[in-house]
Amino acid sequence: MEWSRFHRHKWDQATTFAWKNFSSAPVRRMFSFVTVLGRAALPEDKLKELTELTQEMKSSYSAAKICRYDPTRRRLDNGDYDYNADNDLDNDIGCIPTLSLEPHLVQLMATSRDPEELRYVWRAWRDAAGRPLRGKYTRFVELSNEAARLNGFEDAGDFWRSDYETDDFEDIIDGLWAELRPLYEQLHAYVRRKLIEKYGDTIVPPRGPIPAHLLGNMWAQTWTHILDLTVPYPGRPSVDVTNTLRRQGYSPFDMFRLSESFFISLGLEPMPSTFWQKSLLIKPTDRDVICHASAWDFCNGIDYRIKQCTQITMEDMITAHHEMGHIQYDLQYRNQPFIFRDGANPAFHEAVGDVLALSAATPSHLQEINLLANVDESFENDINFLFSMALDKIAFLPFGYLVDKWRWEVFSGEISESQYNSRWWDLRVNYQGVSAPLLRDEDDFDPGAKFHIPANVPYVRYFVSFIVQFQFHAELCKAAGHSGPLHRCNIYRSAEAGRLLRNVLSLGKSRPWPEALSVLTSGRTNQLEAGPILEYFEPLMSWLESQNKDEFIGWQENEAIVLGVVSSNASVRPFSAVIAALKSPSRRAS
Ligand SMILES: C[C@H](N[C@H](C(=O)O)[C@@H]1CCCN1C(=O)[C@@H](N)CC(=O)O)C(=O)N1CCC[C@H]1C(=O)O
Ligand SMILES: [Zn+2]
Repeated sequence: MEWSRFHRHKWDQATTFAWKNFSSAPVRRMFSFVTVLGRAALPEDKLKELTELTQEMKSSYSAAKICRYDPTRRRLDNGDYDYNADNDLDNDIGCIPTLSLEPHLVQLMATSRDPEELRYVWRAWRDAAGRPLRGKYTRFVELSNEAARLNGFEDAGDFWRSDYETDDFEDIIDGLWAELRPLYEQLHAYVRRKLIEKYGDTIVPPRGPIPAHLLGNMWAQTWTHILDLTVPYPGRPSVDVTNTLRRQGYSPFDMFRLSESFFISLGLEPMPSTFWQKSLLIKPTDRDVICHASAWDFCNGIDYRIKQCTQITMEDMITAHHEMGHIQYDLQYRNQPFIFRDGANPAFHEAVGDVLALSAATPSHLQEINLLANVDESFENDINFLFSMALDKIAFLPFGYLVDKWRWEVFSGEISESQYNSRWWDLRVNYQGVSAPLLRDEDDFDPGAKFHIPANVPYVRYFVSFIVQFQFHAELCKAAGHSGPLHRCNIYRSAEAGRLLRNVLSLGKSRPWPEALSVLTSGRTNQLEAGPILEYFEPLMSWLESQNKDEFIGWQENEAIVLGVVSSNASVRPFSAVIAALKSPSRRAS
């Protein structure tokens, strides 16, 4: 008997979703994951195109290099750097792009205090890394959305958010950001004041967004490298132990051993021997590699590796902890069924290493491992330490939030190709209070100058991690028997903290993450909460509010100071800040 389409459809329905009626919850959970094929759901030719596009974007980003800053180069009549001189690179002798992001541009953005040089590096990197991706990104979005829809999702953003297994995820993170924004604004106002003292108010607007190139980082995502310009009580032992690491002759290998020793002190797993044999911890000189630090699980219970072009800096020591946290999580759930060998949600995976670093970075721990001398727990030292932690953990929050806010809007079609760059800067000004130091237009593609966009790695996981890691820290500190302020807690050598952490991490993705949170908090909560991070920074918040009492808190978009040459073909969006700047007397003739 020829089955009617109707009967065939009903059979397909019944068999395709039969697993939804299985009695075993874990088996139902397994099927719910294994039936999501991801981009493999695409037809062969489109899957090939998408894979090639991703590879092209990652290689382009990782090979991008720029020329050295040349202060003697032709200047404009008002003395400003003539960016258009870059355009005749080919016949501009001596300009061979030799500087790569790691380590050169990371170092320059962290250490240069010349606004001109910073602005040159900031722009040249975006010309080299972001612009070339613009044309590929739209096709990439189309194919990503097609794959998502074949898996039953609205678009790629909907697919990514499904990792959090809740349908009000955007409301949850909006709520968390609303709770944390006041602290961010206090930090922003204080840092802006300090940058005005350093660079003057013709470069840094007292009531406007902070120009992005002055914050010590290529994306202004963390501000730890301008601690020297902003530290509340100067002249005290610096919690940035970079110089001590170098003086004591630390190698990259030593830094990873130091991180491993912290995990072992909690009773967690040492790195397998293959890790030390097969990881790449130093930038090779014979070939281009993707230097952006990463951790890899080769899914055989033996082979786990980190790739990091490690520099001897405190930042890279913290990153080493971050990457090793991924490996530790991989090791903790390696006995789970394959489909459950993942983080309870992506933010948990990002939080593991950072939780240990919260203890490892404390002055008392740094003193215990001889990286810091004569630490006294005075009020001023406390504030200096909390301030340096805020330059990392609080400064990061709006950036961690806006990268996927932009991407979700691109995937959903709210942002069309003609708005890629202006919407990016709208979000950067509105959420981060950071502005482009010079004119941007729709030939630029500034989001593409951040690794995770060409690498197609979701980003909101870091925003959530920076919050949930303080929930972890608070609970592990309780387990370790810590008393006193949360920011002074160090769980080093606590078997109790290690046991609790192991109980959470060994679950992998076998249970919904609220259940993992419930294990962590002994049933006190199963939700993401801003309480612990606000508790940790409470002493700093009060101090900042007293310091900022005469300060303008927040920023007005039209106060932005944007230098720029309105290039002939620029389809510059009527960015009110830009118009204000173009009218301002200091602007030079284009
Ligand atoms: C330096 C860190 N590199 C990522 C990470 O470790 O998360 C790398 C690249 C993208 C994914 N990834 C992995 O290693 C994954 N394979 C890990 C896993 O999923 O197991 C990174 O990008 N960070 C850290 C703080 C904020 C952010 C940034 O630097 O902007
Ligand atoms: Zn990570």
